[in-house]
Amino acid sequence: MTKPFLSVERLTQTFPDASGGTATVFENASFGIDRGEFVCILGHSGCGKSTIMNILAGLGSPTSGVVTMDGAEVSGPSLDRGVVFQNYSLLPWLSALKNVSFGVAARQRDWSKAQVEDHSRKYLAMVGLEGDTVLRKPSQLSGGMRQRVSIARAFANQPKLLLLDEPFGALDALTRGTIQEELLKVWSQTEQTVFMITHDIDEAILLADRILLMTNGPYARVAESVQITIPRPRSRTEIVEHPNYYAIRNHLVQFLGHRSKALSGRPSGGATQSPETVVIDRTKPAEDPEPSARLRAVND
Ligand SMILES: Nc1ncnc2c1ncn2[C@@H]1O[C@H](COP(=O)(O)OP(=O)(O)OP(=O)(O)O)[C@@H](O)[C@H]1O
Repeated sequence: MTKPFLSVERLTQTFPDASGGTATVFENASFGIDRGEFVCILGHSGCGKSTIMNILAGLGSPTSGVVTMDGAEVSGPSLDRGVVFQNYSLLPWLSALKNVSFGVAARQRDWSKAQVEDHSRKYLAMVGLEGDTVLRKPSQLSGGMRQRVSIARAFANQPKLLLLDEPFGALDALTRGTIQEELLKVWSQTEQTVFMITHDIDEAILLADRILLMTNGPYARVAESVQITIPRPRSRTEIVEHPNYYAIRNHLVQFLGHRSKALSGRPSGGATQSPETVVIDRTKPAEDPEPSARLRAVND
């Protein structure tokens, strides 16, 4: 079987605990992400989402297990993997434009200055930042604008994998909604592979092709991979009208409310922990009886 673009194989993370023993955050976690997919991960606080993201970014090493991207093992930070954090992490002494072009110039060494600037301005414009606004420094921008710059910077670098760690966590609901749609617009124009942590169920349904659901720790598992069977392009106002929307939403709420706890706390016993695929589709007629059963009925 061919490996997916990003392959997480038997990832285990333990940390020393307060009583001198070890705490197992997750054990033998395995999942894959295809090229161009947008995957969100949902789970309660402390289950290990950021730990997984740090490992994917190459900022942390697992206790055991392997991550490969495009066939090569991930073993340290790289420009091939871009990260957007909740707190923007812009360079305060540079303008919005320079914050973007800095990384572009580092990645595209044979481009002229004008090419780098045009490319950077194009990505800033995709998130609604144009004209003189891009010449302002982060301190002269609102929180929403700063996060727009972070998103433009991440996409402009065209990494092979984009990691988003609760990028909208610090924003008010209205700004958050607008930037979610901008993010979708940029993503649809770039076919970027995205892995995103969020605590917001509606945000995950709006953005993702698939949602990975984690059980609570210790011994957390990526228990389910829920396909978002709602066609794109999606918008916040129209998506709620789709017949699958509340069916998927209820499934996620039930998982986070009950099963995330019921399934937690069990050592893997050495088994690979792969998520079960869940497909919820209310647009299809109720399942046909098995063809042989139908034939039998006709022949009787
Ligand atoms: N360096 C560390 N040393 C010891 N324990 C750690 C370390 N980093 C994380 N942990 C523990 O590992 C577990 C998972 O942490 P992690 O930050 O990955 O969770 P999370 O799902 O991202 O939580 P949140 O949603 O609150 O950000 C937690 O119990 C945390 O206390």
